[in-house]
Parts: sequence; C-alpha cells; structure tokens
Amino acid sequence: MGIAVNTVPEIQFEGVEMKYSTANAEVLALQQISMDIAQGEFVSLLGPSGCGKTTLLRLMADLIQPTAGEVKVAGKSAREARQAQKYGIVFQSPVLYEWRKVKSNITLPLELMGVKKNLREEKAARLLELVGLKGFEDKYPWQLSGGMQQRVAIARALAMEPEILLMDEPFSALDEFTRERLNEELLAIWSEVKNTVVFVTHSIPESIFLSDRVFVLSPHPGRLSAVVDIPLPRPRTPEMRGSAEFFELIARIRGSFEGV
Ligand SMILES: Nc1ncnc2c1ncn2[C@@H]1O[C@H](COP(=O)(O)OP(=O)(O)OP(=O)(O)O)[C@@H](O)[C@H]1O
Repeated sequence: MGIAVNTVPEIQFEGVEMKYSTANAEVLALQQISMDIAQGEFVSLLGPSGCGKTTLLRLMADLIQPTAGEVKVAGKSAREARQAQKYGIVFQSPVLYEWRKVKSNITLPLELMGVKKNLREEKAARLLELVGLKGFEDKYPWQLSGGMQQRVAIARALAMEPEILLMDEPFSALDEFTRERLNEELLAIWSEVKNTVVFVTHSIPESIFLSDRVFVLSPHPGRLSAVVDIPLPRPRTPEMRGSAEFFELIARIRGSFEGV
C-alpha cells in the first residue's frame, strides 16, 4: 500500500459539451472535453480562432454552464469555486478604470470586499513591486503603455490571492518584444504566487515557453486533440527560445494540428 496523497485535480472537466443557441441556429462550440489540471500547474489552451478556448475558460470560471458534462474545481462545483472567489481573471484588453489611478485600480477588488485602508495600501505596495510598477502608483491608465496596463490588470487579478488565475490572450495585442518580456515576468510572478494558471493563446512559442502542459484544441466543433508535456527546466530563460528542444516542441505541436 502506498502513502495516500491528495490527487483531487484543481480543475476537472468530464465529458463537457457547450452548445450555444442563437436565434436561428445552434453552435456546438465544444464537444467531449475531459481533462485534469493539477494544483499549481501552468497550462495553456492553444488553438486557432473559434476552437472554443474562451468558452473553455468561461466554463472554468462559471461565467457560463455546460450543456452536458461536468466542471469541478478542487472536487466541488465551479459555482462554489466562484462564490469562494477562487478565480482571478485577466482579459485580452486590460479593462481598467480610466478615472482611477494605478494603485486604486489594483485595490478595487479589496475595496469591494471591505478590506481596511491600511491593509489595502500594504497589499498594493507588494503587488506593484511584484509586477514591476513601483513608482507608477499615481499615474492614470492612459499614461501607461499597453504592456504596463496589462501588468496593472494582472496585479488587480492577484489582489484577492486567487487559487486559480485565468488569462485570456492577455498579451496578444502587444508587440513581440513586449510580449516576450511579459512572458518572462509572468513566470517570475507565478514562481512567487504559486497558484494554478490557465493561459489562453494562439501562439505556439508562447504556450511552450510558459507552460508545464499545452492543451491543443481543434475547431468545428472544438475538441481536445492533444496534450503536450513541456519538459523544459525551470526557471525558463530567453535563451531557451532558440534551443533545439524548443524547436522540436514547436514541430510536435504543429504536427498535432495537422493530424486533425
Ligand atoms: N455567445 C455566443 N453565442 C453563440 N456562439 C458563440 C458564442 N460565443 C462563442 N460562440 C461560438 O463558439 C465557438 C467558439 O468560440 P470561442 O470564442 O470560445 O473561441 P476561441 O477559440 O476563444 O476564439 P478566438 O481565438 O477567436 O477568441 C465559435 O464558433 C463562436 O462563434
């Protein structure tokens, strides 16, 4: 008999189907999705436009409910997880409040939860440091670059110390250089926060650089076509992007699309 370990997955999909009903048609966005994500894992959902990545993320966050199958978070329903505020979400565009300075954008969720001012200030200082925005607390969002705005959004999503961070193409609107730097920064943040991250992207290199595992989705209807382990050691470094192993992984993932 082995020693009992906690093997309950952090996020579990069992035979999940998502059908959207529109006025004159039904769209089968996802079909037969079954997958497990472990606590503390960094995974990417990768696939072309329309394969259901955002739908999967919305199901995880209980923003929508599946038309068949089940989504569980730490063995409980996604609804309970949402009510227990286990999620932090970062969207493609930063959704900041233009009339609030950087610091009060970050502390907004804490304010809404009634956290006292001195605790809010303490936390904001730590988060600003974590995302590399120390010194910018009193700027307004429009005074920041796109990359900096997205860092504010990440800090705000982390304010409630979410067990699960859901990120929907957070860097896709940024230039390649900024995007790669933010990838590195995100991993540095994650190594401190140590939560579970689900990252949506249609960039193969981005998914490889960041993840422990890449879930490859194919469209019409959206389904899981491969799960690829990324054995690159951590911490990941910019040089790894040019390594033979990295290119092999790119080829492998490309191949998994062609097989569909
Ligand atoms: N609210 C909705 N009503 C009807 N159909 C929808 C709705 N949301 C998404 N769909 C359809 O479901 C499918 C999956 O959409 P989804 O946005 O999840 O894909 P995606 O992979 O995130 O795409 P992208 O990379 O372009 O954001 C698409 O065919 C889309 O048109």
